[in-house]
This record gives sequence, C-alpha cells and structure tokens, in this order.
Amino acid sequence: MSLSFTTERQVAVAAVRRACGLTASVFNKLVKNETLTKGDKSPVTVGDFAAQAVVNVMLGRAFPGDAIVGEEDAADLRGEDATSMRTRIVELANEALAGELGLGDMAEWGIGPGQELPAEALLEAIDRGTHAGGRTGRFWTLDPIDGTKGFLRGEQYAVCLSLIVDSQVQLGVIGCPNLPQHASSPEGPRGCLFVAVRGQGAQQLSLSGAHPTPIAIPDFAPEEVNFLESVEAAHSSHSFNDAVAKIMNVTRAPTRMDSQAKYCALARGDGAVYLRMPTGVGYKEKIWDHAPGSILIEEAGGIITDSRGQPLDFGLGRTLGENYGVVAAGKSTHAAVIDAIRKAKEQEAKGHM
Ligand SMILES: Nc1ncnc2c1ncn2[C@@H]1O[C@H](COP(=O)(O)OS(=O)(=O)O)[C@@H](OP(=O)(O)O)[C@H]1O
Ligand SMILES: [Mg+2]
Ligand SMILES: [Mg+2]
Ligand SMILES: [Mg+2]
Repeated sequence: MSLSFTTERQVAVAAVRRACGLTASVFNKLVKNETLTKGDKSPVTVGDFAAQAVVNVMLGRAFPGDAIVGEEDAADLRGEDATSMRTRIVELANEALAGELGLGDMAEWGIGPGQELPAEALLEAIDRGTHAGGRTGRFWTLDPIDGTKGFLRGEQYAVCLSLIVDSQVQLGVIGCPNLPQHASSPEGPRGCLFVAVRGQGAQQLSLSGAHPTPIAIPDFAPEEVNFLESVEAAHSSHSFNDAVAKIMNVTRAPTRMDSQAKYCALARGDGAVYLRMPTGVGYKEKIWDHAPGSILIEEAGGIITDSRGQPLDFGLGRTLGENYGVVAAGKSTHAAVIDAIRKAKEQEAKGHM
C-alpha cells in the first residue's frame, strides 16, 4: 500500500519555502550578536531559531497531533541576556508567517494581519521540536538550517524537513536557497526545492514550489565518478574518502559542499557518490541530518546505507544509533563503494593509510 501524503507534501513545501525566504533574508542582515555557540561548540543563529519556529507553527496548525524532532530548542533564548536575539527571532518569524502565500500555501497555516505571535508562543513552537523519536508512530524531523557553517560563509545550506511513520521516511522536502538550479551553469540562477514522497519519485522545483521536474541518478561510467563530501573536515573524514576514491580509481577531484545539498546534488546527477565517514569515536549522526536526503536518494533510484551496507535506522530516537557513516550512490555504483570502504579499512588496520 502506498499512501499519497498529498496534504503533508503541500504543507511541507509551503513551510520549507517560507523558512528559506526567512533564512535568505536574514543572511544579508546578520550581525555579530545574532549567533550563539551551542554546548557542542557548533554555531546557531537567529535564522536557525526563527526558521524552526515558522515550520513548527505551520506543522502545528496543519497537523496538531504530530510530534516533531527538531534540531534546536529554546532554552538559550529564555534568559534576560538573550533579549535582543529573542526580539529579532520574534520579528523574523512573524514576518515569515504573515508573508505572501506561495503556491499551495494556505492562509490558515500562517497568520493574518494583526495576529503576530508573542515571544512565548514562538519559543513554545521551537520547543515542540523536542520529541524523542522512536520505533513507532508518526513524527516530523526538522533541521531549520542544515550546514549552519556553510550558511555563515554564504555557501551551501539547506532547510530540511521529513515525515517518518513507523521508522520509515515517507516524505522529504529540502530547500537550498544558494544551490544553482543547474549544475552546468554555476553562475546562473540559484535556489531550488527538492521533494520526494515514498513511491512517487523525486522532483526538483523552483524555490517558489513551481515547475516540478522529475530527477533521477544517472549511471556513471567509472571515469566519470566523483565524490561529494562535507566541507568541514571535523564532520567527515576527507582522508578516508581519498583512500576509497583511490581504490576505485577515481581521478576526478571531490566536490565539497555543506549540508544536505549534497544529497540534492547526488539525486540530480551532479556527483556520483556521497560518502561520510566519522572522524572520531562517539559522534552519533542525527536523524534530521539524513532523513530527508535518504528518501530523496531512494526515490531518485539510488541506494543509501551506512558504511557497512546496513540500512539507516530512523527508529532509534534522535540519532542513527550504531549506524557507522553514510554511503549514498546510484544502484550501479553503491556496491563498489561499500567494497572499496572494506578494502580501505583493511589498509587502515595494517597501518597503510
Ligand atoms: N563531529 C561531527 N561529525 C559528523 N557530523 C557532525 C559533527 N558535528 C556536527 N555534525 C553535523 O554535520 C552537519 C553539517 O553537515 P555537513 O557535515 O554535511 O556539512 S559541512 O560541509 O561539514 O558543513 C551539522 O548540521 P547543522 O548543525 O544543521 O549545520 C551537524 O549536525
Ligand atoms: Mg547545528
Ligand atoms: Mg544539520
Ligand atoms: Mg541545523
């Protein structure tokens, strides 16, 4: 049985579109005291918080019973020292919620004139993202800005939303405000949305949600294979990717790109392999960093697993648990990557790397 998730898709596209508008506009005005450093030393900006508030308000209105696993929480925004950040977030979120309706968007998911939400309501909306996830039931995952470091550099970032039902990702929407619409014209128009619904294929749309175009991962001849990888060396091992690429006789240089824009690029054939290997022990990948990308890859005809070929398990809570690394590629390439990873691991164990 395949469910169509028509309304879910419509709400998700509308919410991601509004969040993309917000983040793109905030970037140009971002000032120094609008970024915090979280407990894990990673940055978070007023854009991340406001985008999470907007998406959660819209989801709450359209699907009041649904839980949300969101990256951010409002704890750091409640104190007196956060007054100016809080004020800015309230302003940004209300502006986006009151903004013009896009294609398929509905007035009742946002706010009308004079209906601005107070700070407390928006902080509560952000905190609706604290759901623990789990094996059964239905919940959304939200990464309001994935690739915050890329966002701060003016490079790639993505607004990422997915719907998970009984541990299976059923819907994914990724908004990439800075991604060129066509990889072949990197200086051409930027900004795209990617949508995948289980059993319905993958599509690229304009940022406004118009012009859906089916996308699929092409077959790559061995000499055309190239890797997509993280910009931040702390997030994914560049040297291990290098070793795997050598084993596969890959000659093309890797493309480094922040965020789940990598999954989008892979899904439309801009690259052949997305490989993400842990850089140290202990970090567990977050479900919001991979759920939307994973369904996009599968619906574009590709395969996504961890580095040992195991399926990603979205039913373990907020993290991917014991899944080790991530490998995504087209059907004709994926097995070769898993094989090369095994060989690279053997070399590493023998001290040859
Ligand atoms: N140590 C470690 N290992 C692996 N991953 C980590 C690590 N620390 C952070 N993160 C997560 O990486 C997310 C950023 O995505 P990418 O790594 O693809 O982008 S980047 O190129 O590295 O910027 C980033 O997502 P955002 O916080 O939404 O930007 C993090 O969830
Ligand atoms: Mg973050
Ligand atoms: Mg992220
Ligand atoms: Mg994020």
